Amino acid sequence: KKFNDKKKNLPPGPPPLPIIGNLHQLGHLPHQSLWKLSQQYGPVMFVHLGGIPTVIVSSPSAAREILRTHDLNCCSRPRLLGTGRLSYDYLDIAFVEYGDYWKEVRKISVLELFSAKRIESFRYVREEEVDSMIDSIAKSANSGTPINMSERFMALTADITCRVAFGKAFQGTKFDDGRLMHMVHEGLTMLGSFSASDFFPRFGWIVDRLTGLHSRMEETFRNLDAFYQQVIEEHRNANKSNEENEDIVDLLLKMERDQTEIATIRFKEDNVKAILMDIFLGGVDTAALTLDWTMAELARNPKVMRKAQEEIRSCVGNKKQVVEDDLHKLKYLKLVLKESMRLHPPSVLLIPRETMGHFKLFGYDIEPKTRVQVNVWGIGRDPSLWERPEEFVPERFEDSPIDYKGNHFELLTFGAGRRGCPAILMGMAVVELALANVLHSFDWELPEGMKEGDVSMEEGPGLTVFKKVPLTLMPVRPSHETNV
Ligand code: HEM
Repeated sequence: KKFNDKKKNLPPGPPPLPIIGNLHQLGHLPHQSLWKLSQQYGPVMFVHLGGIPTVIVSSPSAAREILRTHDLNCCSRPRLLGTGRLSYDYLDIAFVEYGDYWKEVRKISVLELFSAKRIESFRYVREEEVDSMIDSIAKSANSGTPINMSERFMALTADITCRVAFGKAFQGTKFDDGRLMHMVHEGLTMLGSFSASDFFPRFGWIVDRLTGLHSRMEETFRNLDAFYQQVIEEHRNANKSNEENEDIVDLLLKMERDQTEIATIRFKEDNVKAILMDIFLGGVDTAALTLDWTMAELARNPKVMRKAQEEIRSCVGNKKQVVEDDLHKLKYLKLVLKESMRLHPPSVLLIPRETMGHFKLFGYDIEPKTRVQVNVWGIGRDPSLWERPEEFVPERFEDSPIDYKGNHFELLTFGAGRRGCPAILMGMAVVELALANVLHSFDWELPEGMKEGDVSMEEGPGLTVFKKVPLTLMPVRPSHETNV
């Protein structure tokens, strides 16, 4: 068989079973199982996921080889059942393979959609939405009702993303809160689910039909498609002339109207929808999960929470809200977020990559069309890199140059290299502002009868890793406040 070719020096890995390879060893949280296996087989490990040869990388130096030295060889994406459907047959940015189309849409996205200028132009949206979240939390504080933080953060990032991308909040449309949230969640579960067709290219589709995965995926797709269709039609009918309030749909529709060609592909409605899908699935969940995990860690570590609050309150003083201009002063808050993203990167294995040519990695042969996954979660918890890795200690980043922008392979929350996240600024703008305000306006207590150690940190499965047990906390107006 090709993969057992004796002349090739393949990386070590657990022995595969016939047909399924190592799939039985993945468990329901593959990043955790793979991390355990890599303790035994090393930071460059070869596994067979069904019929797919896959290299799992789990050290900073190996990640640097993949994402920097050999980035050009490793920056394609595999074609998968979920990604194909949700990207309108690869018309998006995140899931399309490497090539001229990806290069062009990526360039446009960096220059137009996620540019510093555009992010700045949506500052008022972030400030308004965070304000309105704080107002609604204040109502719960007054009535003494605990809050489901996981839901609250999802609603916030969904609202902001909708206004930025679609020009309005989705409340009041026929896609109300709950339904939309369910759609995003389903979309990501589908992307994260290991479908048989992806591992058994010839016959797997039969299994997916039998298990119902195929029809679930179709339903998710149809729901999201109907949503984008409605948004697009509303924009066409609105006939806006003023460029000031231009949202992302306006911009994409302009490309369609101008009959823009991207690498010989005429930009059409499906291209618009595919990019909206990326923004939606890429932006809503990741930022919400980062907030959710951070608050959970703070609830378990009240000293850290207090230190962050003291910093914010002393910098911002008696102002009612923290605004974006205040954020650069909040040094400790930034350390808290780094520490949170070390332990809880939402995208635990990055988005799978696929190699395009042969190359050597630490002396091992890596063949073309090999899938590559970087275990960012494992790297963040490696005891040889981090002292007491399971503990939440933001101070470890004090005086450390390590950040998450793709130059430090110990902290790869946003990936790195050509395929790294193009929207780091956009994601962090929301996360920092929301966290600062939530900590500024309220003290946070655990629900009656719960202790710090009772906060569940259990993970749920998917392309992005969410808290299995939603976080519930009690907001309390800080005692120095009189304007309740
Ligand atoms: C805290 C927030 C976020 C985190 C942690 C995050 C993380 C990631 C990660 C890990 C990747 C894959 C990188 C790789 O394969 O090397 C990625 C790619 C991507 N992200 Fe983000 N992201 C965030 C926010 C956003 C937002 C707000 C958007 C859009 C509005 C976005 C759009 C994308 C796109 C389009 C890609 C695909 C890039 C490509 O394949 O060329 N992300 N992100």
